[in-house]
Parts: sequence; C-alpha cells; structure tokens
Amino acid sequence: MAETVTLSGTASPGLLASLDPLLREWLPRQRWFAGKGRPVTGFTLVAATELLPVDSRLGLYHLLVRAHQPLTIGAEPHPGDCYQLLIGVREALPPRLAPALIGHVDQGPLAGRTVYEALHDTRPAEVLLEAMRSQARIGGLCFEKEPGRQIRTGLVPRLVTAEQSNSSVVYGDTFILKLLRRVVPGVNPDLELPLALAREGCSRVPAPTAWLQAELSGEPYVLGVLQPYLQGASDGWELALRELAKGEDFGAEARALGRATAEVHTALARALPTVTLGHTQMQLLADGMIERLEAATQAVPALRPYAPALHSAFTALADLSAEGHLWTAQRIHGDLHLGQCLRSPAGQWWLIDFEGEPSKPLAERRMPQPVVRDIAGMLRSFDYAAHSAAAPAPEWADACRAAYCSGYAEVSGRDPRTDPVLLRACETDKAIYEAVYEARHRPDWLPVPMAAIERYAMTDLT
Ligand SMILES: Nc1ncnc2c1ncn2[C@@H]1O[C@H](COP(=O)(O)OP(=O)(O)O)[C@@H](O)[C@H]1O
Ligand SMILES: O=P(O)(O)O[C@H]1O[C@H](CO)[C@@H](O[C@H]2O[C@H](CO)[C@@H](O)[C@H](O)[C@H]2O)[C@H](O)[C@H]1O
Repeated sequence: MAETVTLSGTASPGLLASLDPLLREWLPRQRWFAGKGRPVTGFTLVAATELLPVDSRLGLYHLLVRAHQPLTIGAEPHPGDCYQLLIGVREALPPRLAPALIGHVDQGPLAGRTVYEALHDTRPAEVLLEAMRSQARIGGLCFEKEPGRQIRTGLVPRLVTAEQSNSSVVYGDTFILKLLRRVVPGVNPDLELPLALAREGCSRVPAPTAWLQAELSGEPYVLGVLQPYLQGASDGWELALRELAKGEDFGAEARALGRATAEVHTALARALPTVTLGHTQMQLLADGMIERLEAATQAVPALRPYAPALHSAFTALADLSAEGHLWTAQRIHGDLHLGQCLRSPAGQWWLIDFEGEPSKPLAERRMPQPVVRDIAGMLRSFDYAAHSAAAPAPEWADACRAAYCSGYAEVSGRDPRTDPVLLRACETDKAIYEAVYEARHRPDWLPVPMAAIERYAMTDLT
C-alpha cells in the first residue's frame, strides 16, 4: 500500500470543491442516500484519507462528507447527514466500471481525472481487506481485527448488488464487509451486538472478524464490519414467498425462527444489562407509540379513520402498567423481519443487521426494550408475506404466528402470546411505521399494512 496522507477538512478545500458539483448530482441518486426528496445544497469535508496515491494510475480516497440539505418546515436545526464514500480516481474508466461513474472533474486538484464509486473495483476493495488483515492505522482510520481471527490473502472481492441501506462487498465467498453509508458518532449496535453475542458463544449471528472505525473530534465512528459470509444462504423473505407460492407450510421454519430469536434474546440478556419497566417507563413507551400514531396520521391520511381504535391499543398498555404490571427490557435486534434472517444450506437460521431502525437516533436504538418488539416485527413479516401472495393467505400467517411463538417459548420459557396487550401495542406500532414507510417508499405496498390496521381497529382485545 502506498504512503498515505490524511487531509483535514480545512487542509484540502480544493479537493471537495472539485468533487462538489459531481457529488451533488450523484449522491441523491444512491439507494442508501437517507435525505431523499430534498436537494443537496453543499458539502463539508469531515475527513479525507488517501488510501492509494492519486497521482498514480489508480488513486483512492476515503471520504467522510456532510451533505447539507434544506430543512423541512418545523424540523429541528440539523448539521446535515455524514456519509462515507470511497472515491476512485483514474484517467479514464474501463467499460466494466461504467456503472460506477461519478463524473469527470474539470477543476481543482483532480481536474481532467475521472472519479467513480471505488467499491465496484477490485483493487480498492482489496485495499480495505488488506488494511483489516494488518490492523492498519491510516490517518484517522483504524482497522481492527478480533484476536485469533485469520483473513487469508487472495480473496476476490465483488460488490453486492442487492437493494440495501448500506453497501456490502463479498470476498471470495468467505467474508462480507458492510460499509455503513450514513455514519453517526457513538457505539453502533451493528458491531456492538454481534460482537457481544459472539463473545457470549451465541451461534445464531455471524461473528465480526474485523471492523473499521474512525475517531473524529474525540468521538468514535463505526464505518464498517467484516463477517463470515454464509455461502448459499437464502433470506427468510424469499423462502417464505417461495413456500407460499407452492402452497407449502412454513410452520417448521417459523418455529425454528422463533427458537433462533429466543436464543439471541437470551444471549443478549446475559451479555448486556436488563432493566425492569414500571408504570413511568411503560407510560413513556405508550406515549411514544401515541406520538408516532399522531405523526403518521399527518403523513398518511388513510390512517385517520382508524386512529381512535388504534390509540386504544396504546392506552390499554398504559392502563395495564398503572395496575402495577411490570415488564423486563433488554437489548434487542430492533428491526427484525424475515429479510433479516438467513437460512444456511444446512438449515440453520442466522440473524443479521443489528443496526436497528436507521431513521431513529442511535441513543434510542441502543435503549433496552421489551423483547416483544422484535417478536411483533416478525409476526408482522408473516402477515406481509401472506398478503403479498397472489391470493392473500391469512391462515398461513396464523399458522406461522403460532409456530413462531411456540418455538420462542420452547427456548425462552416465555410465550409472547401470554402478554397480549403488549403484543397488540407493538404490532400496531409496527404496522403504523410500515404504513408510513410504504407511503413514502413503495406506495403500491400500502394496502399490506393497511389491511392489518383495519383488522386491529376492528378487533378490540379488551
Ligand atoms: N453474513 C452474511 N452472509 C451472507 N449474506 C449476507 C450476510 N450478511 C448480509 N448478507 C446479505 O447482504 C444483504 C444486506 O445485508 P444487511 O446487513 O441487511 O445490510 P443493510 O443494512 O445495508 O440492509 C442481506 O440481505 C443478505 O442478503
Ligand atoms: O430492510 P430494512 O432494514 O431497511 O427495512 C425497511 O425496509 C423493509 C422492506 O425492505 C421494510 O419491511 C417491510 O417489508 C418487508 C417485505 O419487503 C416485510 O418482511 C417486513 O415485515 C415489513 O416491515 C421495513 O419495515 C423497513 O424498515
């Protein structure tokens, strides 16, 4: 690896100025760009690290840039989201890299060069793996490796093309590196939880092998995590849809998923603190759900007729806590659905992507929660699959629900169905989140959570 130079944001104003017009156009088009719908009006360079010398045939910059966007009316002042970029610099792009093009630079230190999304390219992706293998410190970037883990040489990288919130590179079907795109300071649960689970001996999660961090203005940023690649694994969503299309039962898989979820929860409860939630905390939990309902009815008018009935699911939870009922809270997955579960060819289930709901602040995502929140996420997912099929199959979802809860109880000793008020509140909250998500991202899918909302509104638990 060539000698590296770290440029501070102020030390290299020319670099960002030369990239600025290209990034303004390119960044909002990326699947992982979080600020969709608002133009990018400028950038601040947070950090720049030269990983391959830019005056050679192939240069490589690691950049952290803050994207400025106009605020929506009523929004809190916000400095802009910080994104991680790997920018390749060449004289011209070979045809195989055409899809990676960011643009041709016509001013500043890179004038006359072509810049592109370097993760598409073999050498830049290799540089990251080599740095992890050697636990390199390059400028402000720290590449760490879990003691005792080996990363062999010669693994050929390929960029994962699936739609995702971040970007992943698979190395020779041995490792997968997830590079986080919108990065925030603090302990990131996508590294924290799998590491804690692996150290606890839980084998339902691919154990982090290595990771990439930066220290900026005294604050840690997790930038990427390398894990073993589960070769030939299928995700739960694809499997469920396949079985549904064939008219096949998914009960055995749902039960295994329930067992896997409980194994992860019990290991998390051993590894990290648990707390008891009394009336005040449960009232806060219910208030949060009510606030989300109110915001959702503004964003999705179709929710409005159901709002009073949905509201009663949350007040029922607050009422139960007022009667002295106590709950336990612990660290959970935070965004569990069928797409976050991988089944290996040997038939084992693994849980991935512990980032939580990325739109929520990190502190909120790291708070202990009742495990029922994760369970509700999976139950909603069975319902989604059943209602995405050509002919809705509610009895299929009911069977999955029963099997999943039984599997969960077999391992944890606690059946989530014995807490119907909390379960209903969490499922309602999730379905409301989904209605907002679908209205914003996939309007054609809005009827799926709306069908559940209509059902919840019609069936009062009390
Ligand atoms: N350890 C792994 N083995 C095999 N495939 C994986 C692994 N981790 C993730 N994937 C694949 O990569 C995709 C994206 O991973 P995920 O962690 O969900 O990223 P994102 O946060 O960007 O959505 C997953 O849907 C899955 O198909
Ligand atoms: O995959 P992410 O963690 O970014 O989650 C977001 O996108 C999901 C869709 O890709 C969305 O999940 C919803 O649709 C799924 C089917 O596509 C279904 O299995 C889930 O149960 C349903 O919530 C998720 O809500 C959103 O946060």
